[in-house]
Amino acid sequence: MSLQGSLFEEPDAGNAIHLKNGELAYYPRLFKPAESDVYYQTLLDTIDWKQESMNMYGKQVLFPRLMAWYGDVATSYSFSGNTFEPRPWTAALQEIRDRITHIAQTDFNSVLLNLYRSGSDSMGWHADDEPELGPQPVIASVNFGASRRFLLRYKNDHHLKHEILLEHGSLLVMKGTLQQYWEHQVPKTNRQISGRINLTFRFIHS
Ligand SMILES: O=C(O)CCC(=O)C(=O)O
Ligand SMILES: [Fe+2]
Repeated sequence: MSLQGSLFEEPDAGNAIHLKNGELAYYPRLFKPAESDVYYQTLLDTIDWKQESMNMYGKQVLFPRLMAWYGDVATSYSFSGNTFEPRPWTAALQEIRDRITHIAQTDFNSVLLNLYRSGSDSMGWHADDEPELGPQPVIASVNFGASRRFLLRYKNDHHLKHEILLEHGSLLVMKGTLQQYWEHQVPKTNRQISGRINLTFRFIHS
């Protein structure tokens, strides 16, 4: 074994996860812990976080988390009745994008950021299947801060499930027909945990 191999984790080693009609790859420590701590704090301080609301059965309901949308001009993005105009890339977002572009081997022109302030912030069941993402989108999801459970369920058979613990400094790549056949969520937890930032890099077709 080389010295390099014995002392350091192989940075690009991902775990492929093959589900029925869906593909994922998980890279638990793409970013080193110290580097991840810096990114967490930088994003917390420099991103223009907002609590958006959605229309649910005729009522405006606040999303249970803070959000932000960054990317190239002309990559506006609509979901849950909202249209987001992107803010321009920050230096940190460009650095992170460049690291994962190399791994995912595809280009990204925008990123949706979510800040889960505590265990009571969450994201409900959904698929990232908006038409502007195209038929088999590659979505690269980067995680900093507290670990959170990421649950998947098959759309046509909710007994078919999978779970991944998304850890500080990790990357999860979702691809193939995953968004067509599966939904995912980040459930609330009663554990006393600190904040978590998730970034989903996407390619918006305009
Ligand atoms: O926070 C996460 O891990 C999930 C984020 C997500 O599913 C999304 O932004 O569409
Ligand atoms: Fe999603």
